[in-house]
Amino acid sequence: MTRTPLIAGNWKMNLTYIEAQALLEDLVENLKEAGHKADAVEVAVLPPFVDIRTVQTVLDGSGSGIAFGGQDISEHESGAYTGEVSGTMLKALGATYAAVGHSERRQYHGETEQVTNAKVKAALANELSPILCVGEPLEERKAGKHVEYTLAQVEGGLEGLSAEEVKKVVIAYEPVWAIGTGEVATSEDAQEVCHEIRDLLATKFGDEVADAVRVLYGGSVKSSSIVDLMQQADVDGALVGGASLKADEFAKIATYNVAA
Ligand SMILES: O=C(CO)COP(=O)(O)O
Repeated sequence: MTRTPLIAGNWKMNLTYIEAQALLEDLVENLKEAGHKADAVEVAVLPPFVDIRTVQTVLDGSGSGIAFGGQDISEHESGAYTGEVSGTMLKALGATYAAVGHSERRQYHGETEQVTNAKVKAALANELSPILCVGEPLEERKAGKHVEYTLAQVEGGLEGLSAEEVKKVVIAYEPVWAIGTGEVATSEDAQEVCHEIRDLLATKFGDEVADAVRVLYGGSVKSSSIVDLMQQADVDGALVGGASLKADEFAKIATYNVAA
């Protein structure tokens, strides 16, 4: 089984819909110029909710093959949940993905393992692929507990899912100490944990599932670090924050496989 690499840009709380349109038009152009082949490397963007309609309009008929998704999703289907956005709403816009359990959601919005698990299920119920984000804070890494900590988050996030459902999940390993700090984990650090994640998937859900699931690395990814990361056997792509806000840099990252 060969997994199609995924390079996803998490815009976080950046870009008005007007800025989003300009960035995306530039990105489509930059990817074309850089020789991006959508069937070789999948590209996706995760805009703020209010930008998604604009993103859909720009991408529709662009022939770019760029997918998009939410940075979050409500665990609920509909009703009196002020401020929330449902899977049905995302799906209706043509979204493919929903990020779930990003460390910023866990840290600043108190999202527990249970909530994360419910959101994974809400995404799947709406035929969206959850991008389940996991990864340890600095203290856990210093204590040598990074694998244990991260695998517990993977287990918690996938609790109660069938093997068929797990195949649709993307897992993003994002060590908290490497997010927005300029501190990229070494490719070996990324490989170590991504490999352990795949091993866990094999043990719990079987080899076929472990072979199918894409495991991404995230944390200060740049065009200068992507090639090494992608050479690792268990790293199937990247979840890119800051560098996804620059069309030329993000296009370079997404075309890491195209000879210069
Ligand atoms: O959190 C991230 C992506 O979800 C990573 O962000 P940076 O690439 O800015 O470190």
